[in-house]
Amino acid sequence: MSKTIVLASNNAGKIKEFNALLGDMGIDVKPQSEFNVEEAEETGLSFIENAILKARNACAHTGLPALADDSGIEVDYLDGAPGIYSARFAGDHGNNEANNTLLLDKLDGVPELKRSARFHCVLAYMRHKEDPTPQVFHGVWEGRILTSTEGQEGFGYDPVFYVPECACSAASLPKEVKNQISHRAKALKQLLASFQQTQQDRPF
Ligand SMILES: O=P(O)(O)OP(=O)(O)OP(=O)(O)OC[C@H]1O[C@@H](n2cnc3c(O)ncnc32)[C@H](O)[C@@H]1O
Ligand SMILES: [Mg+2]
Repeated sequence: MSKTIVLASNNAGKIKEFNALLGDMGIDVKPQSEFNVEEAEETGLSFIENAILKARNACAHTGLPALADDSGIEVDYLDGAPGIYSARFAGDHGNNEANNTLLLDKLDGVPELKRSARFHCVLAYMRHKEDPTPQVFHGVWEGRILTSTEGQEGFGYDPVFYVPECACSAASLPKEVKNQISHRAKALKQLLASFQQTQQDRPF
């Protein structure tokens, strides 16, 4: 019998990646839109707090275990901005084009060595709304901000994020490659290892 988990996200790009990453794991992951879950208010001051708020909200609305992803990009030249405000950097929530344009503008003329940046992905898994021990996993993907957009794949800040290990932008990578090396892939690998360990520790 496969386990059903609610995915506490409304971001289509993330949902696609989760489906690809969890496809053959025997876990049935359903987006919260299938349960008409209202979006949680992201009032936390850290990725961890926001991920827990989203997971708890989905558990409360569905009575099912939930997995949430709070993620974003940290740019050193901007003292860590946009960070937890990545989705609303340019004002409107989720306006990727405006966010990328603003980021490129803010780094206009900044030399390559000072353009270091990283994606963070924090996952929170909660068994139920009162779960006192949410499981939290954190993946990081290092790179730098390009001087113009490149590539058509992915979502969000992928077109402005240069991946040194592949010598191209994240949006130039085939999705199979991004899903091996991204911040989200790294956090999910930790989660799957932890699920497997729990299964071994508590087989019944
Ligand atoms: O809260 P949910 O419903 O999951 O959806 P969201 O888009 O609001 O998600 P976040 O609050 O976690 O904000 C994350 C922001 O960081 C960006 N981001 C996260 N992961 C990314 C990735 O793999 N590639 C590009 N941008 C990413 C994304 O586009 C958002 O603007
Ligand atoms: Mg959000």
